[in-house]
Amino acid sequence: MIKLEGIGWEAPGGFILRDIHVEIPTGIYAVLMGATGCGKTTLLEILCGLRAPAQGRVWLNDQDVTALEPRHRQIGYLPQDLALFPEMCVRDQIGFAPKLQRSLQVNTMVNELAEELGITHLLDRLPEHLSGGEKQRVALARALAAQPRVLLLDEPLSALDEATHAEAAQLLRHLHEKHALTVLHVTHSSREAESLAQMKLRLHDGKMLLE
Ligand SMILES: Nc1ncnc2c1ncn2[C@@H]1O[C@H](COP(=O)(O)OP(=O)(O)OP(=O)(O)O)[C@@H](O)[C@H]1O
Repeated sequence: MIKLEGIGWEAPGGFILRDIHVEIPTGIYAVLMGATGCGKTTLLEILCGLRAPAQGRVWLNDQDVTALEPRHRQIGYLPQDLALFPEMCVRDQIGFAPKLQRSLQVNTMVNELAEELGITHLLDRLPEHLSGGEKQRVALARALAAQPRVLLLDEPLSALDEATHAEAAQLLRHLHEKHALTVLHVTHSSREAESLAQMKLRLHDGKMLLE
């Protein structure tokens, strides 16, 4: 479950989010839409703890995580730019979180996720020369390796051509089910929302609306 309770936030330039309330039940794939600059990324960053709200509480699976550091929130986050580590091969990117968590099965986990996402052949490559779709799969595998309960996706399919887009949407559906994730996916595409959303949300004028 993802719950935002009375979230407020103000940017130095005057942009304001006021009294945002939303609850996404456990296991639901929610899609968030809204005009450019309306605060979608800001909300994702508040959820994962990269920004602190000025007011309100953040709840994940019945736990108030407002004061918890990002690494303790069990959230997988795919930022718009994917934020892959430039100097690290794909194998180490995926193994990064399991190593931090001192998992005894880092190699098994990396190999299983790489197979699931179809990137086994990329494990020894650096991210620099990967295609957009390949980078996206690596970032997804890295996020899933932390065994998150919640997955936050910021325009994850926007750089893909039509055929790859359909395939990647299918992969997201599969991962959502297989890993029993609660997902919040930001997009500008209403077609994408139609094909993936079990719950549709819209941020408009600093308010969250259920569609
Ligand atoms: N650190 C900051 N300082 C000043 N303004 C900021 C800061 N961070 C975000 N903003 C402003 O807050 C507003 C919301 O930004 P945000 O990135 O959340 O929008 P968005 O809905 O994700 O946009 P897009 O769809 O274009 O990705 C924007 O007007 C942005 O310029």
